[in-house]
Amino acid sequence: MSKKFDLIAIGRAAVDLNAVEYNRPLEETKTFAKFVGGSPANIAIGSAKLGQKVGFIGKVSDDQLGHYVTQYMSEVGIDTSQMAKDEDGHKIGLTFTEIISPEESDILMYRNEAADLYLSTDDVSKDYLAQARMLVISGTGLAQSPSREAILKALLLAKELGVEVIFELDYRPYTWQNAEETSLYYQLVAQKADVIIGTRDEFDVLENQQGNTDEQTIATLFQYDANLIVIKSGVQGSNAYTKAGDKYHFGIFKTKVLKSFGAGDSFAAGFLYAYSHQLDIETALKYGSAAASIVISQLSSSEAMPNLAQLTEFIQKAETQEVH
Ligand SMILES: Nc1ncnc2c1ncn2[C@@H]1O[C@H](COP(=O)(O)OP(=O)(O)OP(=O)(O)O)[C@@H](O)[C@H]1O
Ligand SMILES: O=C(O)C[C@@H](O)[C@H](O)C(=O)CO
Repeated sequence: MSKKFDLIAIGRAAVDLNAVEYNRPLEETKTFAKFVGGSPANIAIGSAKLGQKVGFIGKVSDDQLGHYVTQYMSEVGIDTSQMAKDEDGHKIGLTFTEIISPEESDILMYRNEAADLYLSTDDVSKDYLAQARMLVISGTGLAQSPSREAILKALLLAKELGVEVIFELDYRPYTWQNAEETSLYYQLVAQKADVIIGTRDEFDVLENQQGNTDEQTIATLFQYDANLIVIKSGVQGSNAYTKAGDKYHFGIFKTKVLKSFGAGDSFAAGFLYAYSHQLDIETALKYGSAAASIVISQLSSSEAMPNLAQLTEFIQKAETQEVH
């Protein structure tokens, strides 16, 4: 039976304020461009623009910025019926981005008491989740209660309903109290997830240990529910490992990089599109890499997400150029 949603993402929907005068420190930036942000929202937007049927569970501020975020996500085709409004005055998260050079970007996140961290178990509907093929969980939502419990409820409901759980590690240091706490909650989710996506550094955070190899990491995680683990490595590309013992690698599509952030969210959207359409894993890595390459060449993360025609045309052109 086909489901209403290919995926439901849960977690933060926020606002990016990206430096317009870039290639300089934030202190010297006078103008910022407003975009929807928040890793789960970016992944949802990227997935919707690729033609996926997308739902979202989140909480935004009850003000113009919360309305802007919800309206934009709805306009790109995301079901926002489960986007709650914070009624206690909590403000939406803000991310200021500093683009010092194409190689060096930094993000300054204002997340104290952010509305998305006040997502509660009351905002998570079993009937809504039952309509999805996949649930995409981003790690940052585990950083603080009641968002933490809301996400754990969604995780357990997804397992009960047979909804595939995608865990995008999305580690952001803000709001977490200490490394041990982070590792504890990341491990709880990773042990029940079907697919885990993260960078090597993020897997180190999950393990609360530096220096483990990918082989050590997957040997531990494949003891649990995961059947696919993707480890991203920036300009070295990405590796995917299956529980069956297969390993896949894909490099990058070279591009004129404007900023490095946004690569992970766009990679996830491209990868999950191919994965959910049963394309082979190497093609999924390729789709993720292509989406990332497109997004890091532009100022925003969300608005730069490609549609399917743009993504496939980009890949075709890149592969044609490589041939000649
Ligand atoms: N400079 C680059 N040029 C082309 N592709 C890139 C570049 N950097 C990253 N990518 C692509 O994006 C993917 C994800 O990037 P990365 O490994 O930096 O993840 P991330 O840290 O989650 O990203 P983000 O910076 O958005 O948090 C890489 O696996 C690669 O395919
Ligand atoms: O995830 C965030 O809250 C920040 C993002 O919106 C921002 O676009 C970014 O850093 C993506 O990697």
